Amino acid sequence: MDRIAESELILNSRGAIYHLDLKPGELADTVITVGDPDRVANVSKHFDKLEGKFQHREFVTHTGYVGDKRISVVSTGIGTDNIDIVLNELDALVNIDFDSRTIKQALQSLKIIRLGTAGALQADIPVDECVVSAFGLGLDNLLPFYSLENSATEQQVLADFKLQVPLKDGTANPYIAGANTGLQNHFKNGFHQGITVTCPGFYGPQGRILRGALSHPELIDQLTGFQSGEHRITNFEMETAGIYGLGKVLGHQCLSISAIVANRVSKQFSKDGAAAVEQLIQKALTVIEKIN
Ligand SMILES: O=P(O)(O)O[C@H]1O[C@H](CO)[C@@H](O)[C@H]1O
Ligand SMILES: O=c1cc[nH]c(=O)[nH]1
Repeated sequence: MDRIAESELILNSRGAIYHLDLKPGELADTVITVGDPDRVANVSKHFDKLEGKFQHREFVTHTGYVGDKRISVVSTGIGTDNIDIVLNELDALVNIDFDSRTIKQALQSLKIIRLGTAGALQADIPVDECVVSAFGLGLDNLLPFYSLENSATEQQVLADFKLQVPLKDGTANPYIAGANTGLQNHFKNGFHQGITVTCPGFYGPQGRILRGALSHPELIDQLTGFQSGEHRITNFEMETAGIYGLGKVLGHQCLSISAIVANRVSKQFSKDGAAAVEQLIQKALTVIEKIN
């Protein structure tokens, strides 16, 4: 078995992984990811028992129990560059032996559920409601660095996207990955479902104009009008495709759920985004507690 060098698997002085500052026993098999470090406590305040709190940079982790279900909630910060760090380090925590620095014989598949915020791209998805991402379609550049295989459906949606949303050369190399359908099936009631586009920015890459002129001003209209069979684009944000793609590469079960705080068609923003996120947290924890 090949030993992974100190420069690749980086452990700190307490034997914890470099960015997350977690040791293997400190992570649960069910992981909730949130973008905002302050949102970690908003999730763990619902825990019946808190086992441990950890923090390094923007990566805050609380591990504890809801009923009998052991859960870790981890903040990722914003963007898929951070998702590269978080997904690889979560995977290392369960699938690499830190003492021998070798990959374990029996690999573990984590359940990773993102509870985030997003902007809706359809008029019939109002602010304060929730969207489950059936697919993550990435306009960021993370997954082209990995070997990701696509199903026939994923290939079709991606091919349709490239035809219907032609991006300028050098803008993006779009990729796609689907949700874990086992997890998705638990979140059908009361949740919109659709394709989530993951962008490498909040302003220009999401068609927002403040002062900087955009190279692709028709982006929002093209995303809203996109159709591939029964699939349409419901929303965009900044992490989902990275989580789905890297989750697939590493063999984890991933789902992304977003509270809609902006609607880019009706041009509304939630009057109380914190309340919408709190509702999502409560709804999701009730379901997650019962997932085997
Ligand atoms: O609220 P979170 O989970 O951070 O998610 C969304 O909000 C951030 C942008 O404001 C991006 O991270 C985007 O994906
Ligand atoms: O419009 C939005 C709202 C939340 N998060 C995003 O990335 N975009």
